[in-house]
Amino acid sequence: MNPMKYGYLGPDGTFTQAALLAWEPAATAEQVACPSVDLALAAVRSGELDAAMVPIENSVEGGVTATLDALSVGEPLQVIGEVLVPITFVLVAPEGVGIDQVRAVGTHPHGWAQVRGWMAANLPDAVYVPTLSTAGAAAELRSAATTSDPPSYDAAVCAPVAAHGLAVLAENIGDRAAAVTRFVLVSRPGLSPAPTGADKTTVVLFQSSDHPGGLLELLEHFAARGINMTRLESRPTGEAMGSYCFSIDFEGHVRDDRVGEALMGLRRVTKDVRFLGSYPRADGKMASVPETAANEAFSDARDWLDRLRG
Ligand SMILES: O=C(O)C(=O)C[C@]1(C(=O)O)C=C[C@@H](O)C=C1
Repeated sequence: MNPMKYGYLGPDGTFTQAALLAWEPAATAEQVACPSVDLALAAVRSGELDAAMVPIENSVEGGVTATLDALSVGEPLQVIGEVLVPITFVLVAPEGVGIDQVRAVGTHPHGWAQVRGWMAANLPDAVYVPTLSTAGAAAELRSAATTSDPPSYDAAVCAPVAAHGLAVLAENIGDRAAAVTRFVLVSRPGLSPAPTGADKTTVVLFQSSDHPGGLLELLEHFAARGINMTRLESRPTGEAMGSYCFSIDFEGHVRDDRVGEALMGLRRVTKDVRFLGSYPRADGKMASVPETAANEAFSDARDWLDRLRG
């Protein structure tokens, strides 16, 4: 049997690869480096890959918009798991380049956002050059001596594992020591992993009209069923100025009664609910469910209604 094919934002040494390496079922899979999140997700949609690990949220910089937007439109995809990776950064340069010679620094935009304070304090005049990944920025520096097209920066910000073959000019340069990025494993739609009691569900809500209290009306469906949200972001749909959708993660599984009831309510009052999956939480934290929103409370109420209806 052919091994499963799992994609990740490459090259070797990215934080996304670290996330895939931490995902146990991927140990026996073929792991394929992809040049961007968009291309990784396109390869899942076309069937070239079985699944892809992609960054979705960072504790310092917030949502990874490339991922949120690619999941919100196009052929549906499903999140089947999540991984949390602690983030630490080093500043690297080819041997012989001192920190006082650094004029420009290359890294991924989410990497740069997490070292901005350190850069302002230590290299205030350095120009920032965006790259497709942190490890890609370091790889370009490694090949700089042997290529006719060297990068336009002389140092890179990357994970310590991506520093090989380069000199480390500074360690632990992240502005927040406890920075964490959350990654999700995405596949084509299928069955959700079984409920564990410590699950999350991800949806994208498209409003049917823009009116006062519109967002509040959507959120009431979570509040009324005792559902705790863990992330809420509005993203432009791209259709017109002011047209937004809401990308939401909340505690619970589509098989939990309170979640099913909330999804049915949202389905009635929105233009579209894009269900992006229910999956076990990486931190194993059990959902906080008020007694009145437990499965038993819903089945009691259903039995009562059945009796009333005879
Ligand atoms: O460039 C990488 O190493 C990535 O895996 C991407 C990414 C991101 O998109 O947020 C992942 C984690 C870090 O927070 C910075 C960059």
